[in-house]
Amino acid sequence: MCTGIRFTSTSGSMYFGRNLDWTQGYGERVVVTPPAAEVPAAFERPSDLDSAHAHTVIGMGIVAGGVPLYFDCGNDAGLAVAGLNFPQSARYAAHACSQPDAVNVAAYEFPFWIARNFSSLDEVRRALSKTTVVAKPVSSDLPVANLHWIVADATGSIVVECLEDGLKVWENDVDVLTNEPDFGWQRTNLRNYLVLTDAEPATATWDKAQLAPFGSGMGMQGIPGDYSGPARFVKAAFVNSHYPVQESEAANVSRLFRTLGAVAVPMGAARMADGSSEITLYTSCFSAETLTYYHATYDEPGIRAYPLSACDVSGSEPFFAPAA
Ligand SMILES: C[C@H](CCC(=O)NCCS(=O)(=O)O)[C@H]1CC[C@H]2[C@@H]3[C@H](O)C[C@@H]4C[C@H](O)CC[C@]4(C)[C@H]3C[C@H](O)[C@]12C
Repeated sequence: MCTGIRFTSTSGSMYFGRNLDWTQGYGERVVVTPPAAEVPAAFERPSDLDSAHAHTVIGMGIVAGGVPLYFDCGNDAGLAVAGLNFPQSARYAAHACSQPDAVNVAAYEFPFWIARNFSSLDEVRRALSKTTVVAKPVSSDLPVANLHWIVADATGSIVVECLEDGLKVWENDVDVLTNEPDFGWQRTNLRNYLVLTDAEPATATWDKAQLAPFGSGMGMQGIPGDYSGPARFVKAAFVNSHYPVQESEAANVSRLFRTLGAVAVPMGAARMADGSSEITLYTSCFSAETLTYYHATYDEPGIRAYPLSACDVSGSEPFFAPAA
């Protein structure tokens, strides 16, 4: 399980974050990739930006053979992206597309490709119309991960899914992504919950009986509380869309962590077929206002800040960011 969300502050700055729910980590850390970094691409892409125009990228990931493998990341233009498990439905192309204007991207490099090359969601939408996501592994040790992605900026978010009938870009008006099934199903399913309300219900009259509410929060009765993809989608969409818009950086970071906390997975509740427990290994938040990546883990829930402004990005290799 994983959940990603996005929202904006009173001044319109974007905050973007995700829970990474899994049984074990991969040694991930906060990785910064400077614009001049020479990162080997999976395919020749004449349209990739040169270092004079590339963005600085910060996010959670590992580095394999000089390639930053981001689980989620943001860039210095305020664009962010996260990959979430989509194991039953993801269908990447088996081979690169050979048409002259095709842009081939390996699944493992998708978040980095987005964050390095684009400044806005509009640019991403345009580029995706000729993009093929290819099932090419980064190495023999790391198999292809079947994912879908949420991409966001100050104007909104989209979901990118590689389905049986090709690459699909969904406009995401609830700014949430979880796991299976596909985004279209999840968005339609929200209509099952349209009677939910954040208001305290009025006392009901049933013939001679007066039924008073036990207290606030009862308007959410019926919202699913399990940890499946559909349940987390509904809960995260409700909380994200009802949370009052906040002004300060601190209040927006709290909003991000509190909202994702509402769908965080504790140990023992969600076991895999092999008996291992899926837990929320980390929660991250990218602030496009201050270009800071925030991060908290299951065992160390205190939030650490990694401001891009504290990093020397003049180098030519990805590096691990120092905490503030
Ligand atoms: C397991 C992670 C997704 C977590 C998630 O969505 N859980 C939901 C579980 S469930 O469906 O609801 O059961 C994904 C997100 C990003 C993935 C990683 C990134 O894609 C980067 C590389 C890519 C390589 O191909 C594989 C290793 C890897 C390091 C990936 C391992 C793993 O698949 C990650 C960490």
